[in-house]
Amino acid sequence: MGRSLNVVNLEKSPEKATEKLLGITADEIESREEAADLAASLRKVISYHDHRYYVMNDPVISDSEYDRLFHLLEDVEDRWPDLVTSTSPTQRIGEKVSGEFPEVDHLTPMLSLDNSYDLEDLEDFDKRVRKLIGKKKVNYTVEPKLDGAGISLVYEDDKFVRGATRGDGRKGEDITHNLRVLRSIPLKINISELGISRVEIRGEVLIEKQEFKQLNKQREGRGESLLANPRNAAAGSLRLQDPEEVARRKLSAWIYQISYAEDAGGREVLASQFETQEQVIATLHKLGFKTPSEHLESTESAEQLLDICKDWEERREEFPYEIDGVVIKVNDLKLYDELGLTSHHPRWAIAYKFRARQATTKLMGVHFQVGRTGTITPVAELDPVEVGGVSISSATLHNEDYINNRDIQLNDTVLLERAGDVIPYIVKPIKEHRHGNTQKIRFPRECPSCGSALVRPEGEASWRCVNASCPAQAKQRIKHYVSKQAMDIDGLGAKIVEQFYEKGLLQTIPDLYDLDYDKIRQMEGFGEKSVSNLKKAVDASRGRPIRRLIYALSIPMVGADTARTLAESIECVTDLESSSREDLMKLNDIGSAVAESVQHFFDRKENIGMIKNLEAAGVQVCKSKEEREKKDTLAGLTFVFTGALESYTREEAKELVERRGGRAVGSISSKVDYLVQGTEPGSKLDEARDKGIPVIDEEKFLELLNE
Ligand SMILES: NC(=O)c1ccc[n+]([C@@H]2O[C@H](COP(=O)([O-])OP(=O)(O)OC[C@H]3O[C@@H](n4cnc5c(N)ncnc54)[C@H](O)[C@@H]3O)[C@@H](O)[C@H]2O)c1
Ligand SMILES: [Zn+2]
Repeated sequence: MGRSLNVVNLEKSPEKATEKLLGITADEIESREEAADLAASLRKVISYHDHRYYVMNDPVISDSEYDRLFHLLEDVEDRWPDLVTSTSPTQRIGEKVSGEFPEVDHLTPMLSLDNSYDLEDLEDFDKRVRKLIGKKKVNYTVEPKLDGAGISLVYEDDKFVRGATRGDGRKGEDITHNLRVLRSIPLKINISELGISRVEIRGEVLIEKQEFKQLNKQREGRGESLLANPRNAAAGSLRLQDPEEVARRKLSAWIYQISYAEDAGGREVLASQFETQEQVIATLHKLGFKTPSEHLESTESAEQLLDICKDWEERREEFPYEIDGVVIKVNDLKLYDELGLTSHHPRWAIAYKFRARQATTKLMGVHFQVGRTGTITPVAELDPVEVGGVSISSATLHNEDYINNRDIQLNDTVLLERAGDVIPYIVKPIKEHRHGNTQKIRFPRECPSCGSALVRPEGEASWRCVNASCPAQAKQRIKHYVSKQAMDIDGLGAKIVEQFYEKGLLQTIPDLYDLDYDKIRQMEGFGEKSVSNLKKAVDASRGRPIRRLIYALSIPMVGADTARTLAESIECVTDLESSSREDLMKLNDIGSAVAESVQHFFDRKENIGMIKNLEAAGVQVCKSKEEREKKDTLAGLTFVFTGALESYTREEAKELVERRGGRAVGSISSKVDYLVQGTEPGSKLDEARDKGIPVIDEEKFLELLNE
């Protein structure tokens, strides 16, 4: 391979060694000697990263980079099998028991999964399986790969007696006390009915996305540090020493495997009680566990396997929890023994991993953005890097504490994450990469737009510009007011708002209803058509439901959900002027901070003046008759969406459905009442038609919703 690894001192700088190793491929190796050298280096470096990841909970490379190193070692060991050592990471589980909890032996080894980022490898997997068992066709199940922390549960005589982490695969940590507080883990299951008196069950503890958002919102409100991502938060929470705190973390357990079962006489009965993985999942579901049953599919065709994997990767955001891939398992349990295990993973399963959502890159600079309520947000300027197929050049740094707590500095190499609909953010700096050229980030004390002194209210994480006529804030408020989720004025993008603002056409929100269209007509880029469309869009916004108006007003701490709650409690927006703090706090999910913020907003003359001006311009500030009457319009109905709608993202549409008493699910089953055809019709359309499920378009959906 023409370059020696010896120059890199592994002990001194595992990061440098990592960088170097990441640039190597197995076919560059020319001799056995080189291979031995490379394998030894890889083992050391992988052990180092295992320690950072499993023990310190503080990885310094992204998962896909780790997997590249791991696969390189596998490749080398494949070509030179005599180089394999029993302590090689390919021969064991990298996680170790920490000593903070008592150790317990698993009833059967709890291993990892073979994995690949390459769909073609699935075809090889299928070929391998068929060859090993000498069959033409094999049936496989396809399950979501839940991105949480693995757990093992033991039930004896129907009672939950022990819960453990995976540990090193043989021994785990006894975390029974922490698992007992999870509502999704039944303390009693009726399994003796199946002739089973002792059973070991496997699954994953995670925090669902919605819960995770809520949890961080609460933590932010209490001034606590934010949890970086659901996976780390779940793994960390399981290891807390205080079960009450564990209970507050909103963890849930999802179960996907029975690994061992015996009858009253101590005889192993798993394979005689269950034929297939599908049956296992169905039984677990019936026993009261949360299972991925809603997303379980099965197929014999390798081609279809690939299709499902591709489809799920595209629809990754629809799952209520984070998934980092798809797990493919042989469906017939009788084949498990025949296929067997390596010391690292079973041969009857493989994980297809989705494209990475993390990457490392360089922090080139930081600028400070003024939000619509005056909040100052530091924004990282990055050396552009591709994450999950999108090039990212900026990311949020949240606030000053976020930067200081993580000690993020200019010129740092940083770990970046972009997960679905979340704004890309910096997870942390990789301090091991610092070479004395980094610089502390200086947080401004004056507003970058208007220059007035910033304040940081007690108990808040952010600095604010409190100048009521700060131009940056005014522009942001207008942009928010016209946005889709708010008053939805089409044709007024961020750039145009800026342009109108600079030209003096649009300084405040009520100006929207008094635009000088003659002037606009003469501006570059505007024609008769666009002006008339703009007029129409402005007109249409006058009749929006008041919850959207409340949201559109940019009241600090009032998001779309809170706006809806507020709207439900009043007739006219101006009623909020006289709502007392106590009144407000009686409402769902409204705490003292939000109540105070609402009061503060309605105490200010200029805000009341603005609402009066809007009313005078014909904007509906009181509920219409229809708005008053509509409630659970979708009660009992279940929807599937294919792609986003014109006016809502898929997330928003689902939320709407749930608020109207309906349900939105990710895949088609007999329970589904309507398929809503969005922007990506895809294969679901045919599936729905096959099953006789009505397909409706957006207009019809909105009608049902009674928007
Ligand atoms: N960034 C780093 O430095 C670093 C270091 C070590 C490990 N890692 C990451 O961790 C991975 C290794 O961890 P791992 O051994 O847990 O492997 P893994 O996370 O790739 O997959 C195995 C695990 O998936 C879980 N799982 C989820 N859904 C499942 C389902 N439906 N059926 C069966 N199992 C399911 C199980 O807990 C199983 O043990 C690496 O591939 C890498 O991505 C990263
Ligand atoms: Zn300002």
